[in-house]
Amino acid sequence: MTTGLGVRTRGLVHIYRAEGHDVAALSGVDLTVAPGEIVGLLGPSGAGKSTLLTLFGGLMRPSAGRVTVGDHELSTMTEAELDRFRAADVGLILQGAARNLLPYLTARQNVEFAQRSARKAGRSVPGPGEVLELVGLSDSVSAPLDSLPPGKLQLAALAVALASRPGLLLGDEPTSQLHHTSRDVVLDALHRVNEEWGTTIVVVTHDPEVAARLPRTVTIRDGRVGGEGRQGEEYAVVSADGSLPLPAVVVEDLPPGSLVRVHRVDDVWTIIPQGGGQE
Ligand SMILES: Nc1ncnc2c1ncn2[C@@H]1O[C@H](COP(=O)(O)OP(=O)(O)OP(=O)(O)O)[C@@H](O)[C@H]1O
Repeated sequence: MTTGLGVRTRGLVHIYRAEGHDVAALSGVDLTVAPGEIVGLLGPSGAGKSTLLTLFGGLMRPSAGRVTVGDHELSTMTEAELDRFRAADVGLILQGAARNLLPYLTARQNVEFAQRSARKAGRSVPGPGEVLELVGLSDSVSAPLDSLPPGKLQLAALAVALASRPGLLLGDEPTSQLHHTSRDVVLDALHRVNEEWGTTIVVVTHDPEVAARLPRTVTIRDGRVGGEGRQGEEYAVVSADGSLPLPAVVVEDLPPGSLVRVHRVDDVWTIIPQGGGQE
């Protein structure tokens, strides 16, 4: 069984240097994903989810802060080390199945092609048949890709991302554009990969039904961790600097600059707006 790779970020900042202006996509993300976890990244459009995923995959370097995957501190690795990391340790599913696949090859040939860089990096890879069976695509290994329905194409994209048997699998909305039945088949496959190979999985999703099937969700808001969900329960997360991002619904009642008292009775902490509560 592959040992899943844990992910840890501290003070992660990413600024895109666009012409004429800079965009701060991430402004201090502190996040830990344990080896073998499945985590969903949620949050509004533009919050920084794809940027975070791209940094986890070693496809960009952060502007500041640290990101560690397993024993690899990505921000200080050389280009050659990053190449080997991307070839063997991490699998990435880009949004839209077609972007992950060579259309003139079969599913099996796509997996074989994807294994070439891991082999070059000196890593042993699983048989393509094993990968395709794990994702549930055994019946379509030799079919032309253009004959496959969208759900199976997405499974082929998943198989390609898993071709090197990576310790970390990253998916940018791997179930979007699928109807419910195919979406559930892809989700089942992700859970199977996690159970059988121990792969750590981080997926971006906008779909509340997908989020409900994930044991842990992390909401990214304005380039930071804005909250976490565990088994359907929502939590605010204390930042490394001691600040606590309040859920959006609370901010409607307590706009920026509001004064609150933080009050403790036994193990219950209460936030009391200025002038409210009992003295
Ligand atoms: N290549 C880029 N150049 C400049 N700005 C960028 C670039 N990519 C993303 N951004 C900006 O960075 C911020 C975060 O973008 P990102 O794509 O990470 O958010 P997201 O949460 O994944 O959004 P979505 O859910 O819409 O995919 C946004 O303001 C976006 O416009």
